[in-house]
Order: sequence, then C-alpha cells, then structure tokens
Amino acid sequence: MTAPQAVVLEDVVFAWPGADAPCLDVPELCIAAGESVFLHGPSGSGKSTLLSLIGGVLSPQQGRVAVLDTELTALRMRARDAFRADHIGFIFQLFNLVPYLSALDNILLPCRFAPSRAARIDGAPTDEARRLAARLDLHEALLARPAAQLSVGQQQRVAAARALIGRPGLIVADEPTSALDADRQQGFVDLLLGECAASGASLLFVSHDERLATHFARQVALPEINRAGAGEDER
Ligand SMILES: Nc1ncnc2c1ncn2[C@@H]1O[C@H](COP(=O)(O)OP(=O)(O)OP(=O)(O)O)[C@@H](O)[C@H]1O
Repeated sequence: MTAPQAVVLEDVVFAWPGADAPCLDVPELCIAAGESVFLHGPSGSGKSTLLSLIGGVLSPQQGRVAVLDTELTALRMRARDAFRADHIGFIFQLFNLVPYLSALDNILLPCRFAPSRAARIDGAPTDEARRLAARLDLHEALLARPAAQLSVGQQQRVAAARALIGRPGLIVADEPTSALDADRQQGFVDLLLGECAASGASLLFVSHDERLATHFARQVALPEINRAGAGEDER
C-alpha cells in the first residue's frame, strides 16, 4: 500500500502570462502526509510560483496538482480559494497580518473565514488561539496589542499561530525567517516543526538559506526538479 500523500504534482507546466518560456516544468513532486520538506533554490527559480500552484492561487496550463486528496486542477478559482482557507495554513515572508487587529484576532482570522477550521477545534477557538500563542512564546499581554505594535519576531509567531489554528493538513511557509537573525531563525523552525508534528500536518518550508535544511526530514532543490531551469542564482 502506498503512503498517503499531502501534495502530488504530476507533469506540471506553468508559464506566466506573456512569458516566452515556462517558469516551471515539474515532472513530479510528492510530499507525504506528515512529512516536513525544505524547498530551496536561487532567487527567481520559481519557489513562490510553486507555492501558489500548491495553494491553488494559480493553476497550471498543463498537469495535475492534488493536495490532501483534492484535485485542485479540477476546481474553479472560487472552490480553490475555499479549499485553501479550509486546509492550508500559509506563513508569508512579510507575514500579511492585519495591522490594526489585535494579535489574538489575527490568529483567529482563519476561523472567521473558513468554518471547517473552527469546527476542527475542540472547545472555544479563543482558547485554542491562546494555547497556540503560549506554545509559540507569545505572552498573554501581547495578545491584546495591535499587530502593528509587535516586533518582527512576535509578528512572525502570530503568523505561525494563525497558520496552525484549526489544524490544516498542510502548512506552507514562504521564507518566513528572512527578517530574523540566525539564532531566532533556528528557534522558529524548531517551534514550527514541533507544532506540525503535534497536529500531524505536512510542512513545506521554503528558504534560500540552506543552513536551515538540516532541521527537515527531506530537502528538495527546485532547480533539480524543474526542467524549465529558471533562476538567476544571484545569492
Ligand atoms: N506576477 C508575475 N508575473 C510575471 N512573472 C512573474 C510573476 N511573479 C514571478 N514572476 C517570474 O517568475 C519567476 C519565478 O519567480 P518566483 O517569485 O516564483 O521565484 P522565487 O524563487 O520565489 O524568487 P525569490 O527567492 O527571489 O523570492 C521569475 O522569473 C519572476 O520574474
């Protein structure tokens, strides 16, 4: 019997509108359920584009993208948006917090927009938000503060708690440590891995910083799986 897969890409070809060549041409990429994968590659190699395909923000011109047993490539945009809100926790490079909302309300946002995220929580979503915040070393006093008044490291942990609330099956993190110093980067990666392991989520973590790779069960170099060979290698 084959292991359950969180992500399956098969013969995926994606070109940006107006481009004369594909940005991505990926014969195969699989991430097993519960697996943590470190995806790296030089600037411009297509890491963020690949995450947008896995998140259903973009759809490829050819090939198949399946996430948590759902064929994203068979869905229309609105259904992909709903699927993403329900099942994928995203942590963005610049965190994308709502600056005037409190840290607590930022963490709770997915529960407001995706009913299944709230439904998967035993008990009150607010209690779960506080539990995640405490696990991520965000003290109670910080939770009432508007996100704009938090340090970069605190904002990053709020973004992680927001991605994790309601136990999405897949966490996708796009360079979430780039604003932190080396010690804090390592600490954050360990916290995130621990929380994903506790909830059974798969983690796809993207960075160009290969020093973080050793924390992960598997490493994937985007240029090696991409026949299109994009990338400027400027770093
Ligand atoms: N919205 C867009 N429209 C057209 N081309 C784009 C768009 N976004 C990205 N690209 C192009 O697609 C290629 C891959 O970009 P992408 O942002 O996926 O790379 P990346 O590996 O995430 O880079 P970085 O590490 O610098 O964030 C680049 O050549 C980029 O110029």
